[in-house]
Amino acid sequence: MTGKILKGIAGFYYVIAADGKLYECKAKGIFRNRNVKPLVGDNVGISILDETEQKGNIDEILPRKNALVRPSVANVDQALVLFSVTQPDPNLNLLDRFLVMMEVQEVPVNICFNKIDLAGDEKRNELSAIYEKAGYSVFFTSTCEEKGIEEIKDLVRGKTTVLAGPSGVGKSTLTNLIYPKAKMETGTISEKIQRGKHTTRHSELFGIGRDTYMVDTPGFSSMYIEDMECGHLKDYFPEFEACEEDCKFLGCIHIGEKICGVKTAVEEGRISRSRYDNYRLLYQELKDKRRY
Ligand SMILES: Nc1nc2c(ncn2[C@@H]2O[C@H](COP(=O)(O)OP(=O)(O)OP(=O)(O)O)[C@@H](O)[C@H]2O)c(=O)[nH]1
Ligand SMILES: [Zn+2]
Repeated sequence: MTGKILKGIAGFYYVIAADGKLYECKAKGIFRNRNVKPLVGDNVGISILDETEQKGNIDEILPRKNALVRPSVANVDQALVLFSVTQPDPNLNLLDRFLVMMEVQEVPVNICFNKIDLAGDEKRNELSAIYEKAGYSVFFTSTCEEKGIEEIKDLVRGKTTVLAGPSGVGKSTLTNLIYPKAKMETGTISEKIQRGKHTTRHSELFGIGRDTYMVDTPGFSSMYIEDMECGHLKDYFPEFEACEEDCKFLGCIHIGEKICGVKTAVEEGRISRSRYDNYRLLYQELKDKRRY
């Protein structure tokens, strides 16, 4: 039978199988035969060892579309990063960091600002201008007034979406609103896992509809960018590319250079100042890291 790994913990993998049941599986054989470790999100072939106890073994990992490192999940279609317009105020540096991480891993990202009921049009326009200029899709929702929810439903339907965002922005409220069933399924898995008594948070996939999955990202607030050459950072700010032809120097990093298309675009408002400032901060951070 085939299935999908929803969660992995302490050597056990929880696989939702084609029969709709959740099997607690080991992965005997796979490690030794091939040097591949099963990941949450993997589509797998399993054999049932005990039908009533719902225990099985993972025999095979089916070919992957991709495998993310952070969070550690396979077969991801897109990410949805959720912030609130206020309470708490969005930390745009954290958001830009996340966008870089997803650009590096080649995962398309959508941005959603929640709690739009708490802010006026001005805030909304400011945020959408920053990120639409950068080429990202920006959504606005209010879970308490149930605004913008249909758009998010359409966005995630039939896909595996990494949901990320800091604490308190409304991730659980939104997920429960999109698919009230998600909560229930979470309960089932948690009960099974209780026995293992592991407190470390791992990535977990939630089935929230037909072929539709959400991944919760643990540890979002402590996110640091990949160990990359600072000179490569510019490649992960997609809006820079179109302006680079106006840079005088090939390989311009858009910081100290006098004639720079990116800096001109920032002056003229074609690239948002907030994005550019965060680029400089992250650049400096990567540069400092190399000195150790
Ligand atoms: N005004 C307003 N409050 C909201 C909205 N969505 C969520 N909240 C409130 O914000 C608080 C946090 O919501 P959660 O859904 O628990 O946030 P979360 O992102 O899951 O937080 P963590 O579980 O800490 O990661 C709750 O008190 C919600 O009632 C909204 O659209 N508008
Ligand atoms: Zn430049």
